Amino acid sequence: MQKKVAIFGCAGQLGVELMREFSARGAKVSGWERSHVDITSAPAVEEAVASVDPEIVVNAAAYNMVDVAENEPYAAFQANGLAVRNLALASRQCGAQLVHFSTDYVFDGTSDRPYVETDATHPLGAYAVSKLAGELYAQAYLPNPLVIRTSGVFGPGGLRTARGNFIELMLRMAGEGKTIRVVEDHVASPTYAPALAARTVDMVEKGVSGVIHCGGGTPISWYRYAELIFREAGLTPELKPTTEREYRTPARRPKFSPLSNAKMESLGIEPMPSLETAVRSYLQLRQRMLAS
Ligand SMILES: NC(=O)C1=CN([C@@H]2O[C@H](COP(=O)(O)OP(=O)(O)OC[C@H]3O[C@@H](n4cnc5c(N)ncnc54)[C@H](OP(=O)(O)O)[C@@H]3O)[C@@H](O)[C@H]2O)C=CC1
Ligand SMILES: Cc1cn([C@H]2C[C@H](O)[C@@H](COP(=O)(O)OP(=O)(O)O[C@H]3O[C@@H](C)C(=O)[C@@H](O)[C@H]3O)O2)c(=O)[nH]c1=O
Repeated sequence: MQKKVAIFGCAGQLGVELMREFSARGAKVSGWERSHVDITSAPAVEEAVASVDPEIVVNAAAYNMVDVAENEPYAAFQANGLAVRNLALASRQCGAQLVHFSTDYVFDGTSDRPYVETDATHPLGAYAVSKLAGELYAQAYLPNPLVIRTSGVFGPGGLRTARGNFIELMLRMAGEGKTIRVVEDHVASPTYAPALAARTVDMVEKGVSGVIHCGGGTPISWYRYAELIFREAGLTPELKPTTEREYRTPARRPKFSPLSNAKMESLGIEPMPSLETAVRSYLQLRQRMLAS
């Protein structure tokens, strides 16, 4: 790929993989982390985009604290909603395609099958509303944005981010020797960041636009997922199933939010790896990173 690509949020789990993947495919990549460009600043975004004049603008930045967002909905809306407007307007000025990431949490979880792109959205909390607003802003100002909805992202970059990911959370709790209680009545499709980044670049290369689902492809309850993580990590902490009634959180979350990747696959994009393969690969990379 010969294109110029501008990536915001380049230090996040997905951001680091997108930097690597676009570069590996020959793109001329510029990336900014939050300390360089805060996407809530319209002038900073405009200046950064103009300095590169890219064909592709990628937004990997987000406010991802689902529970904290219930106490600070404005902060979530600024970063996930209004900031996407900044990126869309800057993309429009230079005729770039905007690639933006959204979430399975735009759905309410009442479906009895994995969600497809045409299903009605119904977010259940401040984070989810802010992410849906971001989708709408991208679509409001641009003719052909690519909006990729994903779910439960985990990538080795999570070792170095403030938020981390579910695997790091589980490994840390296991290290503390506590009983770990995880909900068995919430089902999602955890997604491996390197695989998502590769599919994203595939879609950009094919000129795909619109809303596309790219989840991990394996619907699984968080409890079963925790079991899988510990099995693959060779750990045996005390892990007990619980339910949303017992495990109370400030934010409501969808009970069933796996994403169907059928549309993506129908476009000729390679299916996602199995969750087991992805977790194994994550743990191997993690080991190497910790050893280096
Ligand atoms: N993580 C997940 O489970 C899921 C993620 N997604 C979506 O996927 C995308 C990538 O997420 P992921 O890589 O996992 O997230 P991470 O939390 O790993 O990374 C997000 C990055 O965005 C940065 N950031 C936050 N606010 C701003 C801002 N105002 N300006 C610039 N940068 C900012 C963060 O910086 P800092 O660390 O300094 O705050 C961080 O580096 C996001 O759109 C997210 O909503 C969708 C579903 C699930
Ligand atoms: C830490 C923990 C979580 N859980 C539950 C809460 C939740 O339903 C599920 C996952 O926990 P997390 O803290 O990773 O959940 P959460 O922050 O809701 O993860 C979400 O992040 C945002 C950014 C998204 O967009 C979503 O796709 C989703 O992956 O497991 C337990 O039951 N026990 C626990 O000890």
